[in-house]
Amino acid sequence: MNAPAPVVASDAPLLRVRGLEKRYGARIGCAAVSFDLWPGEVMGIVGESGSGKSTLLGCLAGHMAPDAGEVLFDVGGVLRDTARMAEAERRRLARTDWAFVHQHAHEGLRMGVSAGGNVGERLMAVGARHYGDIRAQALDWLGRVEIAADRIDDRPTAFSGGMRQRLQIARNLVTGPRLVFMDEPTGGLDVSVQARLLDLLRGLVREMGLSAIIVTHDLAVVRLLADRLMVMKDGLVVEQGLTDQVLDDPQHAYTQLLVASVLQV
Ligand SMILES: Nc1ncnc2c1ncn2[C@@H]1O[C@H](COP(=O)(O)OP(=O)(O)OP(=O)(O)O)[C@@H](O)[C@H]1O
Repeated sequence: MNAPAPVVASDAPLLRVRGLEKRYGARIGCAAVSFDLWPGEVMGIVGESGSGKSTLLGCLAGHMAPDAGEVLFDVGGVLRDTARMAEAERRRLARTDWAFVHQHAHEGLRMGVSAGGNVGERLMAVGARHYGDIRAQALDWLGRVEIAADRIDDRPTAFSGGMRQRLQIARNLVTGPRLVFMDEPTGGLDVSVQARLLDLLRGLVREMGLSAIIVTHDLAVVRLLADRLMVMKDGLVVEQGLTDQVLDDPQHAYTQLLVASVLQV
Protein backbone atom coordinates (compact mmCIF):
# COMPACT_ATOMS: atom_id res chain seq x y z
CA MET A 1 0.00 0.00 0.00
CA ASN A 2 1.22 3.50 -0.78
CA ALA A 3 2.12 5.75 2.13
CA PRO A 4 -0.42 8.58 2.52
CA ALA A 5 0.63 11.88 0.94
CA PRO A 6 1.87 14.35 3.53
CA VAL A 7 -0.70 17.02 4.31
CA VAL A 8 0.96 20.40 4.57
CA ALA A 9 0.05 23.30 6.79
CA SER A 10 -0.65 26.72 5.29
CA ASP A 11 2.86 27.82 6.19
CA ALA A 12 4.34 25.02 4.10
CA PRO A 13 6.49 25.66 1.03
CA LEU A 14 4.93 25.97 -2.39
CA LEU A 15 7.70 23.83 -3.84
CA ARG A 16 10.03 21.40 -2.08
CA VAL A 17 12.89 19.88 -4.03
CA ARG A 18 14.97 17.06 -2.61
CA GLY A 19 18.01 15.33 -4.08
CA LEU A 20 17.14 16.19 -7.67
CA GLU A 21 19.41 14.65 -10.27
CA LYS A 22 19.45 14.51 -14.05
CA ARG A 23 22.14 12.84 -16.12
CA TYR A 24 22.82 12.77 -19.82
CA GLY A 25 24.53 9.38 -20.12
CA ALA A 26 27.63 9.66 -17.96
CA ARG A 27 27.47 13.46 -17.87
CA ILE A 28 25.80 15.21 -14.95
CA GLY A 29 23.12 17.73 -15.92
CA CYS A 30 22.41 18.60 -12.30
CA ALA A 31 22.73 16.63 -9.07
CA ALA A 32 21.96 16.78 -5.36
CA VAL A 33 19.73 19.83 -5.71
CA SER A 34 17.55 20.53 -2.67
CA PHE A 35 15.65 23.66 -1.67
CA ASP A 36 12.26 24.99 -0.55
CA LEU A 37 10.44 27.83 -2.31
CA TRP A 38 7.89 29.67 -0.19
CA PRO A 39 4.76 31.40 -1.48
CA GLY A 40 5.59 34.89 -2.74
CA GLU A 41 9.29 34.15 -2.94
CA VAL A 42 11.51 34.66 -5.98
CA MET A 43 14.57 32.46 -6.34
CA GLY A 44 17.34 33.17 -8.82
CA ILE A 45 19.57 30.45 -10.26
CA VAL A 46 22.91 31.68 -11.57
CA GLY A 47 26.02 30.00 -12.92
CA GLU A 48 28.22 29.88 -15.98
CA SER A 49 27.19 28.28 -19.26
CA GLY A 50 26.82 24.52 -18.84
CA SER A 51 26.45 24.67 -15.05
CA GLY A 52 23.05 22.96 -15.16
CA LYS A 53 20.60 25.86 -14.84
CA SER A 54 18.41 24.93 -17.80
CA THR A 55 18.47 21.26 -16.89
CA LEU A 56 17.31 22.06 -13.37
CA LEU A 57 14.58 24.42 -14.60
CA GLY A 58 13.43 21.82 -17.13
CA CYS A 59 13.12 19.18 -14.39
CA LEU A 60 11.27 21.57 -12.09
CA ALA A 61 8.81 22.64 -14.77
CA GLY A 62 8.13 19.06 -15.87
CA HIS A 63 9.75 19.44 -19.29
CA MET A 64 12.15 16.60 -18.56
CA ALA A 65 12.07 13.69 -16.15
CA PRO A 66 14.74 13.66 -13.42
CA ASP A 67 16.67 10.44 -12.79
CA ALA A 68 16.42 10.79 -9.03
CA GLY A 69 14.92 13.02 -6.37
CA GLU A 70 11.59 14.66 -5.70
CA VAL A 71 9.86 17.81 -6.96
CA LEU A 72 7.01 18.33 -4.49
CA PHE A 73 4.42 20.98 -5.35
CA ASP A 74 1.58 22.10 -3.11
CA VAL A 75 -1.62 20.89 -4.76
CA GLY A 76 -4.63 21.76 -2.64
CA GLY A 77 -2.62 21.62 0.58
CA VAL A 78 -0.88 18.34 -0.25
CA LEU A 79 2.72 18.13 -1.45
CA ARG A 80 2.63 16.06 -4.63
CA ASP A 81 5.64 14.74 -6.54
CA THR A 82 5.16 16.32 -9.95
CA ALA A 83 7.99 14.27 -11.45
CA ARG A 84 5.98 11.10 -10.81
CA MET A 85 2.41 12.17 -11.37
CA ALA A 86 0.42 11.16 -14.45
CA GLU A 87 1.26 13.18 -17.55
CA ALA A 88 -2.34 14.44 -17.87
CA GLU A 89 -2.30 15.78 -14.33
CA ARG A 90 1.05 17.47 -14.83
CA ARG A 91 -0.24 19.08 -18.02
CA ARG A 92 -3.27 20.37 -16.10
CA LEU A 93 -0.97 21.89 -13.47
CA ALA A 94 1.14 23.46 -16.21
CA ARG A 95 -2.01 25.09 -17.57
CA THR A 96 -3.57 26.27 -14.32
CA ASP A 97 -0.81 26.70 -11.74
CA TRP A 98 2.48 27.21 -13.56
CA ALA A 99 3.80 29.58 -16.17
CA PHE A 100 6.98 29.39 -18.20
CA VAL A 101 8.63 32.47 -19.68
CA HIS A 102 11.14 31.46 -22.35
CA GLN A 103 14.27 33.43 -23.24
CA HIS A 104 13.16 33.57 -26.85
CA ALA A 105 9.66 35.03 -26.90
CA HIS A 106 8.70 33.14 -30.05
CA GLU A 107 8.98 29.87 -28.11
CA GLY A 108 6.33 31.06 -25.67
CA LEU A 109 4.03 32.85 -28.12
CA ARG A 110 1.86 31.81 -31.02
CA MET A 111 3.33 33.95 -33.73
CA GLY A 112 0.40 33.56 -36.13
CA VAL A 113 -2.17 34.72 -33.57
CA SER A 114 -2.93 38.35 -32.63
CA ALA A 115 -1.57 39.86 -29.41
CA GLY A 116 -5.06 39.83 -27.91
CA GLY A 117 -5.51 36.22 -29.01
CA ASN A 118 -2.21 35.20 -27.43
CA VAL A 119 -3.39 36.49 -24.07
CA GLY A 120 -7.04 35.54 -24.48
CA GLU A 121 -6.47 31.91 -25.43
CA ARG A 122 -4.80 31.28 -22.08
CA LEU A 123 -7.95 32.49 -20.35
CA MET A 124 -10.00 30.17 -22.56
CA ALA A 125 -7.69 27.29 -21.65
CA VAL A 126 -8.72 27.72 -18.02
CA GLY A 127 -12.42 27.94 -18.81
CA ALA A 128 -13.22 31.58 -19.76
CA ARG A 129 -15.96 31.68 -22.40
CA HIS A 130 -17.37 35.21 -22.55
CA TYR A 131 -15.76 36.98 -25.53
CA GLY A 132 -16.27 40.48 -24.14
CA ASP A 133 -14.67 39.59 -20.80
CA ILE A 134 -11.75 37.82 -22.46
CA ARG A 135 -11.05 40.78 -24.72
CA ALA A 136 -11.36 43.23 -21.82
CA GLN A 137 -8.89 41.20 -19.72
CA ALA A 138 -6.50 40.86 -22.64
CA LEU A 139 -6.64 44.63 -23.13
CA ASP A 140 -6.03 45.22 -19.45
CA TRP A 141 -2.99 42.93 -19.54
CA LEU A 142 -1.57 44.53 -22.67
CA GLY A 143 -1.76 47.83 -20.77
CA ARG A 144 0.00 46.31 -17.78
CA VAL A 145 2.91 45.26 -19.96
CA GLU A 146 2.93 48.63 -21.70
CA ILE A 147 1.62 47.55 -25.09
CA ALA A 148 -0.70 50.14 -26.62
CA ALA A 149 -4.36 49.15 -26.95
CA ASP A 150 -4.34 49.78 -30.70
CA ARG A 151 -1.84 46.91 -31.14
CA ILE A 152 -4.27 44.28 -29.81
CA ASP A 153 -5.04 42.88 -33.26
CA ASP A 154 -1.43 42.88 -34.45
CA ARG A 155 0.53 39.65 -34.56
CA PRO A 156 3.74 39.34 -32.53
CA THR A 157 5.68 39.12 -35.81
CA ALA A 158 5.00 42.88 -36.08
CA PHE A 159 6.42 43.52 -32.59
CA SER A 160 9.96 44.41 -31.48
CA GLY A 161 11.96 41.96 -29.33
CA GLY A 162 11.11 43.83 -26.14
CA MET A 163 7.40 44.01 -27.01
CA ARG A 164 7.32 40.30 -27.79
CA GLN A 165 8.86 39.52 -24.44
CA ARG A 166 6.32 41.76 -22.68
CA LEU A 167 3.52 40.03 -24.57
CA GLN A 168 4.88 36.64 -23.53
CA ILE A 169 4.82 37.83 -19.92
CA ALA A 170 1.20 39.01 -20.25
CA ARG A 171 0.22 35.67 -21.81
CA ASN A 172 1.83 33.85 -18.91
CA LEU A 173 0.53 35.95 -16.05
CA VAL A 174 -3.05 36.60 -17.18
CA THR A 175 -4.33 33.40 -15.54
CA GLY A 176 -2.71 34.21 -12.17
CA PRO A 177 -0.29 31.25 -11.97
CA ARG A 178 0.98 30.17 -8.55
CA LEU A 179 4.51 29.58 -9.78
CA VAL A 180 6.36 31.20 -12.68
CA PHE A 181 9.49 29.72 -14.25
CA MET A 182 11.63 32.16 -16.20
CA ASP A 183 14.58 31.18 -18.39
CA GLU A 184 16.83 34.19 -19.03
CA PRO A 185 13.80 36.52 -19.35
CA THR A 186 15.93 39.53 -20.32
CA GLY A 187 18.56 37.63 -22.33
CA GLY A 188 19.24 38.60 -25.92
CA LEU A 189 17.69 42.08 -25.65
CA ASP A 190 19.38 45.48 -25.95
CA VAL A 191 20.62 46.84 -22.64
CA SER A 192 18.08 49.69 -22.52
CA VAL A 193 15.27 47.25 -23.40
CA GLN A 194 16.50 44.91 -20.69
CA ALA A 195 16.36 47.67 -18.08
CA ARG A 196 12.77 48.54 -18.96
CA LEU A 197 11.71 44.90 -18.94
CA LEU A 198 13.41 44.33 -15.61
CA ASP A 199 11.59 47.32 -14.15
CA LEU A 200 8.29 45.99 -15.44
CA LEU A 201 8.97 42.50 -14.07
CA ARG A 202 9.93 43.91 -10.70
CA GLY A 203 6.64 45.85 -10.55
CA LEU A 204 4.58 42.77 -11.47
CA VAL A 205 6.44 40.51 -9.03
CA ARG A 206 5.77 42.93 -6.17
CA GLU A 207 2.22 43.81 -7.11
CA MET A 208 1.11 40.20 -7.67
CA GLY A 209 3.25 38.65 -4.92
CA LEU A 210 4.54 36.18 -7.50
CA SER A 211 6.42 33.04 -6.64
CA ALA A 212 9.07 32.57 -9.28
CA ILE A 213 12.24 30.73 -10.21
CA ILE A 214 14.45 32.73 -12.54
CA VAL A 215 17.43 31.31 -14.39
CA THR A 216 19.92 33.93 -15.52
CA HIS A 217 23.60 34.54 -15.94
CA ASP A 218 23.02 38.22 -15.17
CA LEU A 219 23.62 39.14 -11.54
CA ALA A 220 21.80 42.47 -12.02
CA VAL A 221 18.63 40.50 -12.74
CA VAL A 222 18.86 38.51 -9.51
CA ARG A 223 19.87 41.56 -7.51
CA LEU A 224 16.66 43.29 -8.61
CA LEU A 225 14.22 40.40 -8.63
CA ALA A 226 15.34 37.52 -6.45
CA ASP A 227 14.89 37.17 -2.69
CA ARG A 228 17.09 34.11 -2.70
CA LEU A 229 19.90 32.94 -4.88
CA MET A 230 21.30 29.58 -5.86
CA VAL A 231 24.74 29.42 -7.47
CA MET A 232 25.49 26.42 -9.69
CA LYS A 233 28.72 25.03 -11.04
CA ASP A 234 29.27 21.74 -12.90
CA GLY A 235 25.69 20.66 -12.15
CA LEU A 236 25.97 21.18 -8.41
CA VAL A 237 24.71 23.92 -6.12
CA VAL A 238 27.83 25.47 -4.63
CA GLU A 239 26.12 28.18 -2.61
CA GLN A 240 22.60 29.33 -1.77
CA GLY A 241 21.12 31.97 0.52
CA LEU A 242 19.56 35.40 0.61
CA THR A 243 20.51 37.29 -2.55
CA ASP A 244 22.11 40.28 -0.84
CA GLN A 245 24.02 38.03 1.52
CA VAL A 246 25.38 35.81 -1.25
CA LEU A 247 26.33 38.73 -3.51
CA ASP A 248 27.75 40.98 -0.79
CA ASP A 249 29.57 38.27 1.13
CA PRO A 250 30.11 35.28 -1.19
CA GLN A 251 31.51 32.26 0.65
CA HIS A 252 32.40 29.91 -2.19
CA ALA A 253 35.44 30.70 -4.34
CA TYR A 254 33.37 30.33 -7.53
CA THR A 255 30.74 32.81 -6.32
CA GLN A 256 33.53 35.21 -5.36
CA LEU A 257 34.88 34.94 -8.89
CA LEU A 258 31.43 35.47 -10.39
CA VAL A 259 30.80 38.60 -8.32
CA ALA A 260 34.30 39.95 -8.93
CA SER A 261 34.03 39.45 -12.69
CA VAL A 262 30.86 41.54 -12.77
CA LEU A 263 32.37 44.30 -10.64
CA GLN A 264 35.27 44.59 -13.08
CA VAL A 265 33.00 45.25 -16.06
N1 LIG B 1 20.57 17.20 -24.42
C1 LIG B 1 21.75 17.06 -23.81
N2 LIG B 1 22.53 15.99 -24.06
C2 LIG B 1 23.72 15.82 -23.46
N3 LIG B 1 24.24 16.67 -22.54
C3 LIG B 1 23.49 17.75 -22.23
C4 LIG B 1 22.22 18.02 -22.86
N4 LIG B 1 21.74 19.16 -22.36
C5 LIG B 1 22.65 19.62 -21.47
N5 LIG B 1 23.70 18.78 -21.39
C6 LIG B 1 24.88 18.92 -20.52
O1 LIG B 1 24.44 19.11 -19.18
C7 LIG B 1 25.22 20.09 -18.52
C8 LIG B 1 24.33 21.23 -18.04
O2 LIG B 1 23.78 21.92 -19.18
P1 LIG B 1 22.67 23.06 -19.06
O3 LIG B 1 22.19 23.36 -20.42
O4 LIG B 1 21.66 22.64 -18.06
O5 LIG B 1 23.51 24.25 -18.48
P2 LIG B 1 23.15 25.82 -18.39
O6 LIG B 1 23.73 26.29 -17.11
O7 LIG B 1 21.69 25.99 -18.58
O8 LIG B 1 23.93 26.44 -19.61
P3 LIG B 1 23.58 27.73 -20.52
O9 LIG B 1 23.69 28.92 -19.61
O10 LIG B 1 24.63 27.71 -21.57
O11 LIG B 1 22.18 27.51 -21.04
C9 LIG B 1 26.28 20.52 -19.52
O12 LIG B 1 27.45 19.75 -19.29
C10 LIG B 1 25.68 20.15 -20.86
O13 LIG B 1 26.67 19.86 -21.82
